[in-house]
Amino acid sequence: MLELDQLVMDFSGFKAVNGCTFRVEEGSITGLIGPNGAGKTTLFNLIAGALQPTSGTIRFLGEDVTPLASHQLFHKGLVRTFQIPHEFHKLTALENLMMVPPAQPGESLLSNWFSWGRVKSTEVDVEKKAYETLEFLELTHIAHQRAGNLSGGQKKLLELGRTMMTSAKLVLLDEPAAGVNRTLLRKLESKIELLNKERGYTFILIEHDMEMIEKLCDPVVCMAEGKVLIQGDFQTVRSNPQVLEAYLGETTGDAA
Ligand SMILES: Nc1ncnc2c1ncn2[C@@H]1O[C@H](COP(=O)(O)OP(=O)(O)OP(=O)(O)O)[C@@H](O)[C@H]1O
Repeated sequence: MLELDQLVMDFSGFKAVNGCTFRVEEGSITGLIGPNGAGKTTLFNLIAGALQPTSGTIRFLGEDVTPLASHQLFHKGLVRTFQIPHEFHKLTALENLMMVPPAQPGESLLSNWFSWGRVKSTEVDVEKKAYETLEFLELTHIAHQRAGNLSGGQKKLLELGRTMMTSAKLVLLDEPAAGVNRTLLRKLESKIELLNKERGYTFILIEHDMEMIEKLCDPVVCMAEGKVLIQGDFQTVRSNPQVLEAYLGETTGDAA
């Protein structure tokens, strides 16, 4: 589904990503791990079109998408979850979901004027989809609560819900476990798994929580110093001496 070939991101002489090559198979949940500063977020920025690589290519569903920007990739089904924008905190959970769908007829004043009926029916469809999404995430009870008042875990679930409002095929999740309590973490994991198994979403997730990586991800790609150190199943990666060395090079050593 996604092929990265010799990707390099050079920040004024410092290569944060330094020749990354790997493939993501359709239907997989690929875990991206590595010590702090390994280049994971930069690589996500490259895949999502937020940064242009210095060199190398990115192919998505067979197409060279290297020069494309985030919004173009979004329309092709490559979606990155972001924190709920600050200005959306005053909107309810339901409204946050309803704001997502791209290219609604209602977006243009002119098309509004000429096709009022179509706009109305689209709004009804979007609301229905938003309610279904809340139900899937077991968040129906907070539909009318302001997003800013939700817990960390509920916000993460809602962010996942925002991707479900699009025609996402490949979803990039940046540290979904961060700041989420254990109970909601299990729920978040089970929803990611369901979206993958039953709805066919492919995921790449950056995560420092090794329990989540072990539970969800196959394969696991470990990066260090801008390069792919090794990829394979969790046990293979975890027991690789180079991986242990890379993590022990930082203070926490939390790979093991
Ligand atoms: N815009 C930038 N300009 C210069 N250096 C940058 C820039 N963005 C990132 N870097 C550097 O690139 C390296 C990789 O950073 P990146 O955020 O990709 O790592 P990471 O693996 O996501 O780390 P973490 O797990 O701590 O989030 C770091 O040394 C960082 O300081």
